[in-house]
Amino acid sequence: MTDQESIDPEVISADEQDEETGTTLVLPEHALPDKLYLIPVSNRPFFPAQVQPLVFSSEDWEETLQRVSQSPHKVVGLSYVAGMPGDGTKVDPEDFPEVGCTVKIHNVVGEGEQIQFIALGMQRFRIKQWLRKRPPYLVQVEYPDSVQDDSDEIKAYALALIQAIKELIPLNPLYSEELKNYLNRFSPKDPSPLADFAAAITTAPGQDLQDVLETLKVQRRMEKVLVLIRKEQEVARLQGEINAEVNRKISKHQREFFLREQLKVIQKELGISKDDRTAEIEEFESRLEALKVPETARKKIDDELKKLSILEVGSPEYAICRNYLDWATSVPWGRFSEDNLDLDFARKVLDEDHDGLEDVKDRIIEFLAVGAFKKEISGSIMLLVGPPGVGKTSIGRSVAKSLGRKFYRFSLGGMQDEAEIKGHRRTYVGALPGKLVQALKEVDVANPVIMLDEIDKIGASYRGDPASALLEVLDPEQNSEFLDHYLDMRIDLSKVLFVSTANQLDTIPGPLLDRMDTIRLSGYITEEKLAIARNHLWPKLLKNAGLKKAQLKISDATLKALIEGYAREAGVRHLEKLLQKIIRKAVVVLLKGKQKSLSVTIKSLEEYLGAPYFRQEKVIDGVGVVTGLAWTSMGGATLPVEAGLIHRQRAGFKLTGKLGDVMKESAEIAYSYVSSQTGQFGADENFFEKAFIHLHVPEGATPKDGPSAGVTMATALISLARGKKPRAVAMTGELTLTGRVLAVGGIREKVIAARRQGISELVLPEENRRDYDELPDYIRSGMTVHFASVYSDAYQVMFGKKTARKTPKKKTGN
Ligand SMILES: Nc1ncnc2c1ncn2[C@@H]1O[C@H](COP(=O)(O)OP(=O)(O)OP(=O)(O)O)[C@@H](O)[C@H]1O
Repeated sequence: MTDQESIDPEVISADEQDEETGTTLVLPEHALPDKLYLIPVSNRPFFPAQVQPLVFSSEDWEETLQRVSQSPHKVVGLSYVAGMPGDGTKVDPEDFPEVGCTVKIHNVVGEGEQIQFIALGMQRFRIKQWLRKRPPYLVQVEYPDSVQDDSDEIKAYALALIQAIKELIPLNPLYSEELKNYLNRFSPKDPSPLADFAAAITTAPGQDLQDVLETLKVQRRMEKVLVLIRKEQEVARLQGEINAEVNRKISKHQREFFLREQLKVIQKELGISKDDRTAEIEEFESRLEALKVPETARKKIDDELKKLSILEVGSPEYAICRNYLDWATSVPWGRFSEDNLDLDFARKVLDEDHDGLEDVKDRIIEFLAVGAFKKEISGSIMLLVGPPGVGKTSIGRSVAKSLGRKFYRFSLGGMQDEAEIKGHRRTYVGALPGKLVQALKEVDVANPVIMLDEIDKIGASYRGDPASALLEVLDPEQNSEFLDHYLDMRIDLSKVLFVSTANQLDTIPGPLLDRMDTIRLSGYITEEKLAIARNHLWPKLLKNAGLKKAQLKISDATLKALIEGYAREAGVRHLEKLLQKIIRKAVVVLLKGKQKSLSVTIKSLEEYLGAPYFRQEKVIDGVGVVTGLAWTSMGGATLPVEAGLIHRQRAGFKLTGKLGDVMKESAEIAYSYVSSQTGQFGADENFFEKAFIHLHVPEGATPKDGPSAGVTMATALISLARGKKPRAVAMTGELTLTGRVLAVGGIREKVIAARRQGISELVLPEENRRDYDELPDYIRSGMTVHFASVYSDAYQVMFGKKTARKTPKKKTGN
């Protein structure tokens, strides 16, 4: 049977005609049509007594709705098709339920791809026959009546339903007050629309609702709806409980929030101090106003400020966030002190603060001159190397003073953790930024002088290698982007002037050493120490003790005796301590009040300091004893070497004195060389064939390694073989097996050490002649120096009559 065949020609009129099927829909006024256009809906069925706006796709349903809205009755059938595929245009008629709901459509509005209207539920229909099985779907329908007894039972059901709906209203705002009024439309006497309305307001599943729609017996329908309403009440109750719980939690926070806000307002009104958080945020913001923070860092700070404003004040996160902000806003972003690049002033400062050290001062002035020329001190890094107490730190301070820069010093000695330089990541408990950020915070300018002390004692461990972190700090290419792990920000260190100090160069990692300009401070001779003590240490210490110059006097001769007897080390720190000790003891005497002033004399030195550590002695002499010269991180030192004959039964050689490997080797070389050449040096040719020799290097305090004692040891052995005392000359030089004398390091320190010991004649390698010639006059003056290129040159000096080259004695000014 085709659609065409199914049409009843009786009901067709000319003005209401379905174009395709030719069916005309004629209706008496207010009556429902017996032929209906159908639209399938997928969410839930529509009920009579329901009023609701509906939206459909224009493309699919515009034609159907147009036809309906042009008809006089404006009625369309809505059928609930569960699990409808797509937009409903391809639903199989078999899938349409028998029963649906007619709705009258009002206010049809087409907007873009959608068409909407208000649907007013009218009555159930039942499909009798399909007239067209594709959109616009057309069916012939009938309108089944609800079956209803006029019993009290039905009334009771109706009242129960009204009651249930009323109970639902306060449980869920969805069922608003309006519904209550709406309920008044229904009377218990006409319970069918009431049951439909009740079903329509539930959120029951579509199938359950369709079941209600299809139930024509009103009492049965009401039973089913009551069950649905009860379920709805249960859901609403549960929902209410959840809401209450959520509200309880929120309101606690809100309560605190409001109270805090109120407190703020009250405090502001009364001019009382602000709460911590506000005060802190304001403090950070005011710091930021005075800084030029780079954009990326600023963004990070702003994010943290936002976080701080919402975190709970007592929480650990708050403390972490506040600490972070404290550090981040304490970095002196873009704040610089102005450099004073006046070289005359710099020289004046250096001269005022330090005696001697002329070459060091010259180097520093050269360094500053480059900066003055460029109008910017940056790029190179100074490394001051020298024994303890020679004034490395105080030179660094003077550089800062002369430039008008802030000074910060920290020691790298023993540092093993990279985090000390670069900071700990913020995830660590108690994390802190690295030393460099700490330094910048302390000095509050981005261009201080930072002194990296004891760079030669930097360590390494499983916690990372601080030396490699330092490389990043000291590399001018990288240090404008230095990354501190704690702040997680890039910081510009390129304007910082780094000055490092070390006692020795050997232990400084090569790449680090490469980046620095080395300036040597080699230790002081007695005259220099005397000047330093007289002009700097003594006045400073007197002042610290609150004494006047006239109250405690010390003569130059006493100072000299003090230096020679008690303070022979390269630097002046020990000397300073001794002077301090003298002043302390003198203060006790002065306080007793018997004397108004005191003079420290050579004689009273022992009272103040005990017996001298050193007696004035020349070179230790004797057969087989020779004075060598050593150079260590503590400065230069004299190093006696002794050779002794144990017995003459067989040849043998024994070494003692805690010697390093290199020194042991040079002893062996000296032994081999001398024993093979004995005849040449005026000794019995066969002396070493039956001689058990013991070579010893005393002076336990001096670390002994390096090749420079070769010539000294050879001389000791020859002296022993010849049974002749060598001359009182100190010597240094590496010896080869063939008797060549090679250059050694630390000439300056060694010469100074010899002078301190009162030795004025030396043998040095010819290859070191230039080093000696470059020494300042005051170190060379009065010294007699012989240069040896082969051992026999040295031999001539020690045992023969070699003519000496004597540096004319000059007045040193001290
Ligand atoms: N040439 C000098 N003129 C004046 N005072 C000096 C001179 N050299 C050192 N001093 C004084 O000696 C003391 C020790 O010096 P400083 O601390 O600078 O030594 P240092 O070389 O840094 O030692 P360390 O390697 O142990 O750190 C300071 O009081 C310093 O002022």
